[in-house]
Amino acid sequence: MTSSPPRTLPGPGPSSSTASPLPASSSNPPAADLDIPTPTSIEVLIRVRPLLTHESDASTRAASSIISTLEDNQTVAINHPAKQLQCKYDYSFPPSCAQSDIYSRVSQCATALANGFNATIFAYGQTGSGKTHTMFGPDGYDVRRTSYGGPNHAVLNESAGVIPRSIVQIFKELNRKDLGIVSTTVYVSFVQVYNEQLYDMLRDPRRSSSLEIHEEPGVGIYVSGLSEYAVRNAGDCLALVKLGEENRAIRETHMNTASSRSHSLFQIVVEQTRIEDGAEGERVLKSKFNLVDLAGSEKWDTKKDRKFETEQIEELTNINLSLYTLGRCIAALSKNGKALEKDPDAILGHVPYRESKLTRLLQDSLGGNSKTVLIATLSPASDCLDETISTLRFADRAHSVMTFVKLNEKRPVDHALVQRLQSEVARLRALLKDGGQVAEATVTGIVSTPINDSGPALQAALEKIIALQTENNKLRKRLGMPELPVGNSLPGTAVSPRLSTPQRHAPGKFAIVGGGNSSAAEALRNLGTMHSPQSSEETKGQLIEMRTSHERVTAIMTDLERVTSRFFTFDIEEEELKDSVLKLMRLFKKEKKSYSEMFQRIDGATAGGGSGSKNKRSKKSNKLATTAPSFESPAAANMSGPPSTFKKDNTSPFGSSSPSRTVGGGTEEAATIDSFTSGGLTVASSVGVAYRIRERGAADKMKAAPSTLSPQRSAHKAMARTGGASVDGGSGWIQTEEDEEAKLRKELKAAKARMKKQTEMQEWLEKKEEKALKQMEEEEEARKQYQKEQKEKDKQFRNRAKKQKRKLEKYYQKLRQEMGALGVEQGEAAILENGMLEGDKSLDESHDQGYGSSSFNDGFDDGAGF
Ligand SMILES: Nc1ncnc2c1ncn2[C@@H]1O[C@H](COP(=O)(O)OP(=O)(O)OP(=O)(O)O)[C@@H](O)[C@H]1O
Repeated sequence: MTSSPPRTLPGPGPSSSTASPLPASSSNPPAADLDIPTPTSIEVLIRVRPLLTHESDASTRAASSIISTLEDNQTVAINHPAKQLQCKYDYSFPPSCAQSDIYSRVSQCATALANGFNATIFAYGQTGSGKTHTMFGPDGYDVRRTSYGGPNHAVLNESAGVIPRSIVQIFKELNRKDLGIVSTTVYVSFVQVYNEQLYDMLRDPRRSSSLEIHEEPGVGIYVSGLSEYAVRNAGDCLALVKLGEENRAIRETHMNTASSRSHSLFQIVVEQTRIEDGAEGERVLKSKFNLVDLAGSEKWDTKKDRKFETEQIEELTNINLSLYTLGRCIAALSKNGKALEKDPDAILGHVPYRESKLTRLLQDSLGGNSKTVLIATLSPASDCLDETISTLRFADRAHSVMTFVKLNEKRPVDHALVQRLQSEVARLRALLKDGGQVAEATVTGIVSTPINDSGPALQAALEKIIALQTENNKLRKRLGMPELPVGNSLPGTAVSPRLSTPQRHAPGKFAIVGGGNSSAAEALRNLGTMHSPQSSEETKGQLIEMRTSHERVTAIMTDLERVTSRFFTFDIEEEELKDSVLKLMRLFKKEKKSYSEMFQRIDGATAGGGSGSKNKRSKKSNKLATTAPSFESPAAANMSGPPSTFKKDNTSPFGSSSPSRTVGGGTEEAATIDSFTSGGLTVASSVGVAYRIRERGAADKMKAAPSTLSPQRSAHKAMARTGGASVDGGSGWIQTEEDEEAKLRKELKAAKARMKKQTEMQEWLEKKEEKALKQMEEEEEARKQYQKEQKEKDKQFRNRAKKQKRKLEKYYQKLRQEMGALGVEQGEAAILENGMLEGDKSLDESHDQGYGSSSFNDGFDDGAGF
């Protein structure tokens, strides 16, 4: 009998090894086809850690090891009296594997980051199963000791986990000379989700001020108020990892002496400019790498764990709830992935990202633009069976989740162009605001327009010109130079302070106030030099047209702002936001087109009369003017803002002077990025690295404004609120005993309500888990029943076959006797008999294979019970 191959858990997506769009580590990504997102499934790796002493210790848990990995390096086998199971993943690592083995399977992410792709690695598993060990290193390991001999010639510490190894590799990649990197900036941030609140791990060790998650078009998900450190080398980066680790919420639990009570996200953002051989112009790449160490799932046995502190219960509930939401998101995404596989136009189901901070934070990594790897960690202990199965199920689902990876290439920011555009927009706004009057005031001296309509401003300007000409003549006379005609200097016209007929003059004879090279000014100059006798009417018409168009654009912008803020206040869902934005962008495009046509018309109107050089200039200007405005958020603009000076605080843990080198180009000594740009606030941190604060757009700043009231104003406000009672030290708060008591009562009430909610939540989760376990047991029962039936059938079949065989043997014997009687040779009879029996045997074997003997194979059905 042959055993059938191990069965993969249901629904694996296409193998990521074949679908991966990521470049090979040694070459640049091809520029073509990278704009198109490539669907790829989350890569799933399983790591089984060794059985720990306290697990096997007879006086404590007396657990035995029930998990092994098979030789194919993919299959994980559970061998427990109550459960026998085999499941297959992208890779499975046995307890004996080294940290370097794990890293070799995920190192492609660091390469991808350096090449402009987003990547995510996250560790998921039961508490104490080895997530932190895998991501950072073993207990007590100091990540700063990751590499010896300088980052370029690094000898890696064998204990180093995925994060420190990635850091060293990223800086190595960014120092490669063949990539054409001319400048690089690397930012890192470290955030933790503790009790459904986000905290900065690098600046807020006491978790005193929670942060908010936001999403902006073109930027994606970000945490506002989070500090982002501009690191120069791997050393800086590792020092920050160490600092963050020290600030993480940790507690001793019965499963782990140093259990992480928060989910942590270490993010590395790389912004780089490349000039590649043979390529035209610069390429600006901006990519991010999320390294996530989740808090571990843990069961709360209400009967046994009575001694839990309130704080601990709150932690546990929040961890379990967020992991539960993560599971739901993965399930929904997995379902969507399967639907997409069947039909690329399938309508996708809702993914509840917004139901927890964790899933919202990981939204990009789970279903967006990111190459994502999941490392599921397992304890081999027999008493962790349920959690192990639950982790395997999660991992299985994750494998069918599709992400869409694409190169994050941005057009380089041309600061000169941006400035020109900005001044042009400002000018245009001013012109549109004042309409026709501004045109008249602005285009002073253009005497070709009918003066009847031009108003007092033009009249005054002409008077001034004549006065100046007279003054000029006086001076010429004194210098003995011939005088110039005053007033009638223009052909065929006697210019008087009161012109009453349209005149034609050479363009450019009079200055445009506030000139410059903006297209608006150009357009207005053109308006002023039109030849038609009706030009004034046309000018007015065009100005009105411009103003209306401007108003329409403003309205579109306002609507965009409104719809975005509604989304952020949870008034509308993502779908509605997308629809509205698309609609508004369509309107904007239309407006932009009519704007551009308008400019062309103005340009065309002057084409016959203006000088050649002037027309050329106009065209160029118009091109600038019709460039669509960038909708980059203020935060994004901040990211790519003009260079600011970096101040280094010399209190680096690595001594006062870090070796310096410009990445991608400079000297050989060490991988240090010493030229970086930071658009935001630049402050020296405790580890000697500068940081900026991620900020939201202007709307948020406005919201924050009241809190920046001066103490006097706050006090004044408080006085007003209390009808003139005394105010504590000008801080704006009145300290009375009643207030204090009321406050405490309120807090107590809130705490009670929270506690009640958590207990309910916990009970609900437990019930859910019980249900899932029951369902699993039923499935298992059904599977056993099925196997029993199959065995029974098998037995019956064999009995029938045996009977048949016996009958046949009798028949052959009889046949042989008859043949002997007929004189047929013995040999021929044997051949005939063997042939017939051979056919019989193969029938037997095919039957054996059909009912396979592996008792694990049908361990899971379609996983619907989870
Ligand atoms: N592969 C491994 N080899 C040896 N020891 C390991 C391994 N993985 C984990 N351990 C040990 O197991 C214990 C728990 O590991 P770790 O703290 O990484 O678990 P965790 O999954 O992060 O737990 P929690 O979710 O509670 O934070 C630690 O003492 C760690 O050193």
